[in-house]
Amino acid sequence: MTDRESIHQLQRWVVKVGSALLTNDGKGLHVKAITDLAEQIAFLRDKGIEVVLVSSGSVAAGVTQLGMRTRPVKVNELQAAAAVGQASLVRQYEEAFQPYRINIAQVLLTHSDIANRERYLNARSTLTKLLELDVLTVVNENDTVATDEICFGDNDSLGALVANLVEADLLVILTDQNGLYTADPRSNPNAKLLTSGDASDESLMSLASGGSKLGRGGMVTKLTAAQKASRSGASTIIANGREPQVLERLFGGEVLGTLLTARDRMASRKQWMAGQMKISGTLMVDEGAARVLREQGKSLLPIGVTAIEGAFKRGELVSCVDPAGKEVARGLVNYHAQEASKIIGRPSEQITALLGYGGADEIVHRDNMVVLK
Ligand SMILES: Nc1ncnc2c1ncn2[C@@H]1O[C@H](COP(=O)(O)OP(=O)(O)O)[C@@H](O)[C@H]1O
Ligand SMILES: N[C@@H](CCC(=O)OP(=O)(O)O)C(=O)O
Repeated sequence: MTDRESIHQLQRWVVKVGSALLTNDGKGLHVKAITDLAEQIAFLRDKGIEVVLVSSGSVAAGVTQLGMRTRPVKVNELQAAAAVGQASLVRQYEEAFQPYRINIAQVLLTHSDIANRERYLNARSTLTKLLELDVLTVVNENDTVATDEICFGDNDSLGALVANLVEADLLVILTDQNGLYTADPRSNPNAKLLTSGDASDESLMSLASGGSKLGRGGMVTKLTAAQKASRSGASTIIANGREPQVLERLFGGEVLGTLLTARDRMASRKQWMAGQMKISGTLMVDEGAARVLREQGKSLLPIGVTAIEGAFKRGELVSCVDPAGKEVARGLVNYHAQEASKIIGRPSEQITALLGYGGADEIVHRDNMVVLK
């Protein structure tokens, strides 16, 4: 369960900013909104939080630059506006992050990229590498090739997909409202803000309706995004990006916006792990280890591992296989393959002496492991 006080413990955040926030009422990009966002993201990174930014705004920026009076309706005009606007959007981010010496990267994705296994793995590997390199990635829909999404104006689900891809702990959706209300506050002044809910609660959908003219997903797509994000264990916060220092204050545990909790974070994460396509290596385990994993749900200690295969890195997904060749479990490994080869078959007390530095007692901790039946 995620509560407000434990938000600061969530290590990897995907922050999604919508068009409604990034534009000056349709008159181009809202530069101040972008510089404020940069300052807050720099703050989070200083606190050790890893951030991936999903930013809309290309159409809204392009519409103004091309002198169009309203958001076009024709798909190719929207695409042209997006192509023009994306360049200035990224330029603005580059300028805004420059004072903090934060390198930024642009990644343009479509939903079908993620549906294709090879592209999914490529996208995941690139995004993970960029995180390792301490680069701030700015993701948007690849509007030149995607058509459904641009018509619908829904970057919320892209935010959820990215949260799934990078296995984020938290998805923060910043918009122009304080969060999810009991009804659309634009048309219903008596609507009340909900501060928390369950990400998979279907009944919330009846409160939501479509959005503004510039960004058009509205609350429906935000709630669907929260549901999707919860599948890989990420909770979602929908909050007002115009609220000063909103990200810093959320980090500090302040009750702002609507927190939609992934019901059982651990269970969702494990389910997600079981369905992952990329296994980076194999740990051969002995009978005894296979038994305690299967029957007692214990962590895997190096002493129970007889051999390893693959050049896996720390944090990657490995498969644990019993002497009969049957897969027992999958989990995130605590050691690089080279390190693992030195400690397998040995008691955990010897790890420091064997490696020359200390590390976890477990080679795969049970919290990061799913046992396969
Ligand atoms: N129950 C609700 N609570 C809050 N906002 C709602 C609700 N139902 C619909 N909305 C609308 O959703 C809009 C935000 O969605 P959208 O315009 O797509 O923003 P963004 O561009 O940030 O994704 C709000 O401005 C509001 O009019
Ligand atoms: N990808 C396009 C459209 C996405 C969009 O409008 O999404 P959103 O405002 O987040 O609901 C853009 O950047 O303008």
